[in-house]
Amino acid sequence: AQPDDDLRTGNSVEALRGAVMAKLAYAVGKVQADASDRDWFLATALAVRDRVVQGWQRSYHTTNTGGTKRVYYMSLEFLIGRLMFDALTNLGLTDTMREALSGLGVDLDKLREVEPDAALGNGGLGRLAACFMESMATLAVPAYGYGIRYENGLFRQVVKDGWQQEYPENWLSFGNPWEFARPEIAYDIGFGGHVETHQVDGAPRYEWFPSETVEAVAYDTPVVGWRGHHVNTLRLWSARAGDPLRLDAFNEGDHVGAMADRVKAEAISKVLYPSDATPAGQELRLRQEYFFAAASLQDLVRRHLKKYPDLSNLADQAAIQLNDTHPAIAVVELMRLLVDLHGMAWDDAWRITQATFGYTNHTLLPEALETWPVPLMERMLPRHMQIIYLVNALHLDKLRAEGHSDVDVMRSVSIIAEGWGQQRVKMGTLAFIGSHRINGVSALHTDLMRQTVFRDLNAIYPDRINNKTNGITFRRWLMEANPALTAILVDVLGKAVLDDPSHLEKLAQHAGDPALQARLKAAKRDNKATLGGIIAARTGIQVDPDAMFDIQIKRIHEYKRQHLNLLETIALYNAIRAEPWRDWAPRVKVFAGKAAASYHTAKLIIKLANDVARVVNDDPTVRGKLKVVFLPNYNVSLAERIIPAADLSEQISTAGMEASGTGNMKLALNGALTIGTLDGANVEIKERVGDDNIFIFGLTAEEVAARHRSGLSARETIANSPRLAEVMEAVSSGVFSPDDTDRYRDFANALRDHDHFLVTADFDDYYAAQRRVDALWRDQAAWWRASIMNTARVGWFSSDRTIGEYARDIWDVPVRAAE
Ligand SMILES: CCc1ccc([C@H](C)CC(=O)N[C@@H]2O[C@H](CO)[C@@H](O)[C@H](O)[C@H]2O)cc1
Repeated sequence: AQPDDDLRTGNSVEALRGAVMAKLAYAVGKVQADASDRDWFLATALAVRDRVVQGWQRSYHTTNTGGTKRVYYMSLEFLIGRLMFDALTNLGLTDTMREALSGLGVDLDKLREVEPDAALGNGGLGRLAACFMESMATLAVPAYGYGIRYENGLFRQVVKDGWQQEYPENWLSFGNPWEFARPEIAYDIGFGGHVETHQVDGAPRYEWFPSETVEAVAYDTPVVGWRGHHVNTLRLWSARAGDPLRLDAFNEGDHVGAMADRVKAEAISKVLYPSDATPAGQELRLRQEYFFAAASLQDLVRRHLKKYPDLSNLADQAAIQLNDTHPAIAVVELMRLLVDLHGMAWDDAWRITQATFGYTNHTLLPEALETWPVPLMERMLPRHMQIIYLVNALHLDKLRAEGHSDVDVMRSVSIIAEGWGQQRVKMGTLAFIGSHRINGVSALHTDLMRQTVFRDLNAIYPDRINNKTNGITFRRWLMEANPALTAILVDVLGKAVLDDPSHLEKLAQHAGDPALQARLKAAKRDNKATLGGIIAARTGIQVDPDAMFDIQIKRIHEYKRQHLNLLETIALYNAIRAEPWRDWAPRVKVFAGKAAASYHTAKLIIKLANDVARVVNDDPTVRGKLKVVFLPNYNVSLAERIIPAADLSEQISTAGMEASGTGNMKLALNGALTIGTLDGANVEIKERVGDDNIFIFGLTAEEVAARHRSGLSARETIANSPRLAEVMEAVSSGVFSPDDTDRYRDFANALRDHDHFLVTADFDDYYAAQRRVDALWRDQAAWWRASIMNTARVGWFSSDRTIGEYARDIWDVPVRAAE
């Protein structure tokens, strides 16, 4: 045991204070008098890191000594956010560090704001990967996360005159105290070139001669689990040119040429693609996908061969999870390594590959399913294209041999798609065929996967698709984001609730307790006042913390229907103006979210939100009754501020289009009531919180599918709804855009003529549901009973539960039981 006053590992106030001082002097190189908040942040982070490293090395030894199977989570996105409070909370050092620093005149909560967000993701998929990493560490699942160390994360959003503008997010500009560079862990990644075939004792052997090589260099970030039991590794790859400076070109004076390779190579890890539903389809994106897949596989094969003589038992020692299709080329790369480099027989290699991979699908949106042109794949990865052709041929042959002949079925289950004038590789089909388990991320989504995108494959392989409903880590999204609520829960339910969220259930019996309701209401009001301060600072808009905070925070996308929320807001605005004397439930509508840089309609929706906000917030007749706010630059840290302050959670996607949602879980856990459609995990949230504690409206997924089959003109719907008609007319005639009255004309007409996301179809039901919300809000005792029932009933949506299911059903690895 380490003495508690040890500078490196001691956890006493004195030890931590000494450690920070030592880091400030010797690691940051600053004297106290000159130290800036950034210096104190760095010193504090480095002191905390020492305590993390201790657990990391302990975990490394336990993992390495046992023959334990490892999980490899491959994701092109990890939306981590900040790590200081995550490390402090998981090590149980937050209060001690706060005291240690206050003794030095430093405010820990002020330092919190200095840390940049590691925004290495777009939205749900990336954040889920981060929650999963923390839960795998908490459950002591020996795991590596593999991804790309983008120099620029998701762009910084600036809203100028109501329009989104994108600015680079260079999160590394002041260094990153949480990562360890691993220059010794570097792999050559090939691109292009040609394949030569040799006959070796009668069997063809294939050798790939890439025309370009890029180096992948590792950077490791420790991932601490709850109570510091176990620490895993997130290994992110950075691209480096094999030869950074072509001296020959340089000496000939072609200075730019001399650096061309370097620029081309480093472009791979320069920036995250900012699209979260439409493939960029660009060559650089495929280079990113192959770069990290190949580096990760070389790394895990090297680790395996350090322990075992060959790769025949790889599937017993490694479970690789594909976070959507973005890493799916890894299936082909493993085949290449096993067959071409390690001389394994094809069938053995294929059996091991399937047994090793699992694939998670996160979207059914046709435009989001990745397909790559065969000519591009052939040029960039010639050997892989050969392997894909052979995998597909053997796959189809096997099916024909089993009696499958229907041409439509064979076409849908083929990895290669014809049409669009060129052949394309369907990455979803490749991932499905190359994996032993395929999962969706909510019960409804998984059912729809079986009925739509993977219908024919599911019919042929009925036991492969399984459901794993998403989850969230309660450390970040409750304990760190909402310490006030957490303290009340511990007080009412005991500390055990921190180790095992199923204890939350016991809260239900206190749902009607006025004293508890009052404590929770006061805590929520404080959180709302804090958010009010942030809103005022960033937008100049003053909001009333006693009003209902109605929150829609997520990426801007037509299927998430922020525009439906805005149309309802306008209808409410009209209604209040028509009858200002009625006792309207005061509301603050908060919107936040980024639009993909090239997604015009989504950017127009952001403008509409700001245009509506300007008109509503300047209108004295609705003052104190309705405010609209668009908060810029939504990210993980802002979410941690907004979610504890929410009363109403908007989950209003077109049914069948939101695979799961995870914001819905975070908001319900923090006591917000959900208004939503029967989509994604909303369905399971309803099942657990109970019909009285949630507001459901709208078409079901089946009804949406029926509407899509029967045509999408909305003119009749609008004609039958005077309220909607008035709103549509106001928007398209420029009531909210006097500076450009035509700004929304096309947008409104598109809704009238082709309402693909059924905004008009769900409008009246949504409006009615919002009035039901008003009615409950007026009865605060009933509101808070429902709020308490939400917190009480969503323990199941912990990502510890989700990871437990992956470990049991897909990865076949043990997990550490909750205390
Ligand atoms: C190739 C472009 C691209 C990039 C990202 C994606 C992601 C799959 C989009 C995404 O983030 N999906 C979200 O994943 C969450 C975690 O499972 C779900 O909760 C959300 O419902 C789903 O939209 C699709 C296409």
